[in-house]
Amino acid sequence: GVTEEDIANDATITSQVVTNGMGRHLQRYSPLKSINKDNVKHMVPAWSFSMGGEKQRGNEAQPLVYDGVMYVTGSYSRLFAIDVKTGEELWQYNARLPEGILPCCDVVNRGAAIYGDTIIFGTLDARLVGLNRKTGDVVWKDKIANYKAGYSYTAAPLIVNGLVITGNSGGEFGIVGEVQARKAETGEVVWTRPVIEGHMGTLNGKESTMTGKLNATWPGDLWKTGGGATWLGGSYDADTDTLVFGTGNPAPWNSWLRNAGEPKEDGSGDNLYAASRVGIDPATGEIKWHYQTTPREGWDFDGVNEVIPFADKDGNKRYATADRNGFFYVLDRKDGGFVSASPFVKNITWAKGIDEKTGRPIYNEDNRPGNPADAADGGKGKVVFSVPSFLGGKNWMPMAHSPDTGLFYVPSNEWGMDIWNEPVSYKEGAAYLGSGFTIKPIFEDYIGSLKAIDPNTGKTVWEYKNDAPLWAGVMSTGGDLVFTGTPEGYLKAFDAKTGEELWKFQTGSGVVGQPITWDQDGEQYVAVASGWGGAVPLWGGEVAKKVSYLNQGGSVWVFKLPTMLSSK
Ligand SMILES: O=C(O)c1cc(C(=O)O)c2c(n1)C(=O)C(=O)c1cc(C(=O)O)[nH]c1-2
Ligand SMILES: [Ca+2]
Repeated sequence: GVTEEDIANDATITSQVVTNGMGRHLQRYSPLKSINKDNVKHMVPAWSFSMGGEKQRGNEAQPLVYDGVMYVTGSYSRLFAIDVKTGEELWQYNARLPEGILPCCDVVNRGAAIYGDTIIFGTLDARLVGLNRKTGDVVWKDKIANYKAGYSYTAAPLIVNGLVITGNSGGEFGIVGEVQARKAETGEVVWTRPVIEGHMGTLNGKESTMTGKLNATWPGDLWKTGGGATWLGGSYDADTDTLVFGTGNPAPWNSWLRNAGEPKEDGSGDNLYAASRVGIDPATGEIKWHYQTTPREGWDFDGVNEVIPFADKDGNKRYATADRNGFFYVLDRKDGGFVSASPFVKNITWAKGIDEKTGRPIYNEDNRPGNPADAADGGKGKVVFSVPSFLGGKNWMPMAHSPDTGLFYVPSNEWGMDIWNEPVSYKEGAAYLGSGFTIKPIFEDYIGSLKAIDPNTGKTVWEYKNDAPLWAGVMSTGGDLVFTGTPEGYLKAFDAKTGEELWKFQTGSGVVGQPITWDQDGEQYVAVASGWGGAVPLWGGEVAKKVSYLNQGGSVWVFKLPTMLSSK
């Protein structure tokens, strides 16, 4: 079975992929180079696997590969075990989902985690299931939270010291963001850590310290339904023994209801720890540090984006994270302290920049959607046009880091939105936004933009523009390659140094999955899930219309070099 060693060294053991992120630092870098910039043009499919038609929408999964088996999740909370040599199905697990689940943004699942002989994944009804990896039989099941109150689950779990660590989804329903740790073998809860000020966690069944000071940054009772879903899962920095989770939008979206509309000297409208990154002690669940990317959040800029440990050009231990709000941040791994930030998308309207001393945004106050209370009829507040759109300069799709080039490869989108606020009150299990919006392109020729960013300068070294919004994960390799997918159906390979497109393959549906690579019997393989969906077709407005011609469908594609070229 999969050991702690396997998990800790996943980034360097090239014969398997046993963690989300190809290593818990989520660098998504493989040192493999048999497939490289000179020969990638010859890469061909080895096999393809269909996930079926009826029960298939967006497929954002990252496959795992272990002991001759590929494990990949499909939409509607299914898990497939596939013979990695032949592409034949070994077993499949189909979670029977109840009526009335409330996922905000398509029926997606981003992948599983393996520990020992147990493979664990989360289902849309906010549950976790552990299966025997060889048979698919259920070993344990547990509930993360109540789906009827708007909780759901879409991320890949993380394994640290035998614990399975998970977040939650439901920020659009006024849930409370939380991180939970369970014994991976049994599912027994060890600790829980809510991430909104005022809430208590638990440690070994007992109440544990309150998260922050009650009511310090929230008015009245709003902290009780404050959002901040930890919906993308987290990374693990082994050097500092820290779990790093991002937290989503504060709820409701309407910032005036959270005391966040106007600047407050005492920070009382910051709404901690929503739209933040938090560093957590994996043994106890205590929050060690936080950095809030968007205090006084008012545009749905969830702060969930992956936080990647890396070393800068002087060897300093840093984190990098590209936020939905359009800024690329470098933080200190000691304490999450602010180091630098620079915009990675063009024409950002809501902030002029990030203050170099405080790390706080320098807001353009007049680009905040207006207070409905000021509207003549008490209805809709002032409409503003904001960039990025609420779907973000970057959404969930993970970037990659290459220690060879030192660059980060960021799947970004250049778009804006009309956004306004409306009155709203909390009702359990109902959408809790108090905002309306229409997403619009800002450039004629593209929305998607894959950018190579130098974390030492914040500068974009190269850019690849794509018509439709990019929604797939990125991977980099020792073969000087960067891989990502497009909604138009292609898996593409680029030169990591120049951005030149070197190879593409049409998978038959939009690619919003996360590529992986591994070495099998001396040959390098590349795999990606295909299947158009996610938030864009649901919430993209004009942009959704623009891409409505795209075909749905779910499959996994596996590629390699033709045998003649790949034999060593
Ligand atoms: O606040 C939340 O709990 C939450 C959850 C999710 C999710 O679980 O997929 C998304 C979002 N928010 C969100 O704001 C968003 O734009 C989004 C896009 C997607 C996707 O998979 O395409 N999920 C989510
Ligand atoms: Ca959200």
